[in-house]
Amino acid sequence: MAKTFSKDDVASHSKGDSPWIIIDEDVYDVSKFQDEHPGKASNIQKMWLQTGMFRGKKILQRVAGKDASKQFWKYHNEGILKKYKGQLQIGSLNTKKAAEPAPKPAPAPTPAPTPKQSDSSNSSVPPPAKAEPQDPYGDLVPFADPSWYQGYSSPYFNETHAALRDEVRQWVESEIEPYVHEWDEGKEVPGHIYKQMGERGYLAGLLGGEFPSKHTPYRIKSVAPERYDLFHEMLLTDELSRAGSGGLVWNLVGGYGIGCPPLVKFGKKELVDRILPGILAGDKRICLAITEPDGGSDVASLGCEAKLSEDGKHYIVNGEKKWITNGIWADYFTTAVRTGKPGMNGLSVLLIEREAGGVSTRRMDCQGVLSSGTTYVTFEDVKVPVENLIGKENQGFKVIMTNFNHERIGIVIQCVRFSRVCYEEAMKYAHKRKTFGKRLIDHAVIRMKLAHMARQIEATYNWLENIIFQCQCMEETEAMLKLGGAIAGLKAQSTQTFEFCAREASQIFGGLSYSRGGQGGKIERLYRDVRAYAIPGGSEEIMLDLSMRQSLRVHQMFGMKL
Ligand code: HEM
Repeated sequence: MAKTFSKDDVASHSKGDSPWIIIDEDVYDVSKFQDEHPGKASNIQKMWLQTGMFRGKKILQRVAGKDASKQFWKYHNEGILKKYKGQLQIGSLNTKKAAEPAPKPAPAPTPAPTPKQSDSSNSSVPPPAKAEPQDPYGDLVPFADPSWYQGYSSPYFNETHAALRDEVRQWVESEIEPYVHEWDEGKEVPGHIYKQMGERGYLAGLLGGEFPSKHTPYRIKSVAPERYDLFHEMLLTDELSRAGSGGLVWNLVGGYGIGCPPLVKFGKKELVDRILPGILAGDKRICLAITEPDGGSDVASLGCEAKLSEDGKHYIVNGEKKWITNGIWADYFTTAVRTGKPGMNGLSVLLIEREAGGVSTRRMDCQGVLSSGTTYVTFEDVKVPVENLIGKENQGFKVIMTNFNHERIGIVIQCVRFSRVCYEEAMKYAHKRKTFGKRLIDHAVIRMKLAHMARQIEATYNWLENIIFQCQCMEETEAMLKLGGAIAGLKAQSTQTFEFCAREASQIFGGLSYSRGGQGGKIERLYRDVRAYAIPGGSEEIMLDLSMRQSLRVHQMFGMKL
């Protein structure tokens, strides 16, 4: 049983080497911690410490023996307690009420429609008005989570989605979020986190189709493979993004989420059987290598060359790739190469294995997504077996294009959640920070900012849900054609929403979001990540133009009347 203390017990630790403090009726022994307070200080904090204006130890000693909840919440957010609780909490006050019992399990809801990808009839879909709501979940700050988290009905989500949401959230809140700042600064995420992505079945669940049970023994705890759908996949990325770091998400799913699907969909069986199990287990890493130093969104102009050897057994690859996510850690590179004439009909996709030799990688210094390992890759006379051709020779453009919808939807999911993180952090801060005698939330100008954030978040998210539902109801090629325009438009919508929310949250946080780490740390980091979403995967300009061109082309086939 956890230890309990009276207020007098705590008061007897008001001085000297063993200060105790109370935060929210829990008792913390900060004796050992006081010398290192404020924890691992950021560079700015270190400078501050050197000036002597911030005395972390003295601050703690001033509140030793007392209830310091008010002061604590003024300067920290929840992440700090999550990180240090295990290490510093020694018990609770004897007056603290026992925690509320865990909410009862959700009543069996009406199963949400989960049409198979091949089933385009969806005649069994019940009208949305009849869908049962799930039990409310999370902090219930309006618009800080999707509405189905907050007691509203949805036709898309059932109890398996609710269970997965909780499974991922608990993992992220306990093992990821408290450390994300350190990882971002260190430009790396510890290998055991990626390994857990494999063991928890999350890598397998992020392929954009059926759960690949055949190639992995790992299963997602809260949802059986046969019930797994695209909304589960969406949830995985969404909940990972709550950590508020593009670098983290790209480290864990950036290279894999775009590099692996072409292998699975278009790779030869022997190749897939040989390498997919290691990738899904989190032992081997794969990335997508398309962009080149002078060729981004203009895929048809790529120049990295692959020449067939005289005996016809290998391609010899020479060329360079730039801004390749996860490249420095990758064992496999799903690479766009030129095997034929100029233009889109001379492109192929090869699976290049690092151990073939001739592959060198160097980390690039970028503005944001710091822990994602953005890389410059050079291929020099790399010998690639012809068996590693993904799709058909000179038909790589189709492989690349098929991949784009999945990639862009992933970007959208992240942008919407990052926007929510900006909004949620700003909303919480606005309730505690006072200026001119009022809390920020009591100023109309601040409410206006939050309202503009919320309306854009909800509009974007609801479009996203609809697109995911459409993807579930269509074959992949049909989706590529019919939804390509809408997905391009949605990508631009989501990155602009993200940019807007990062900016407005930063205005609300003021100086705290200008320095790294601390209370405004998530906003500062996300602000730096914005361009990593607005530019790759198709820049906003290209996306908006494509949304019109593609949609018009498709609707012409539908018989559009102008
Ligand atoms: C369990 C107790 C505490 C822990 C684990 C803790 C931890 C930390 C950490 C890690 C930081 C670095 C900044 C950040 O990442 O947010 C920090 C900053 C700070 N802490 Fe604490 N702290 C505790 C209690 C307190 C208390 C009781 C006070 C005030 C009476 C206080 C005042 C501050 C101040 C003023 C800063 C600098 C805030 C800033 O950079 O804007 N801390 N603390």
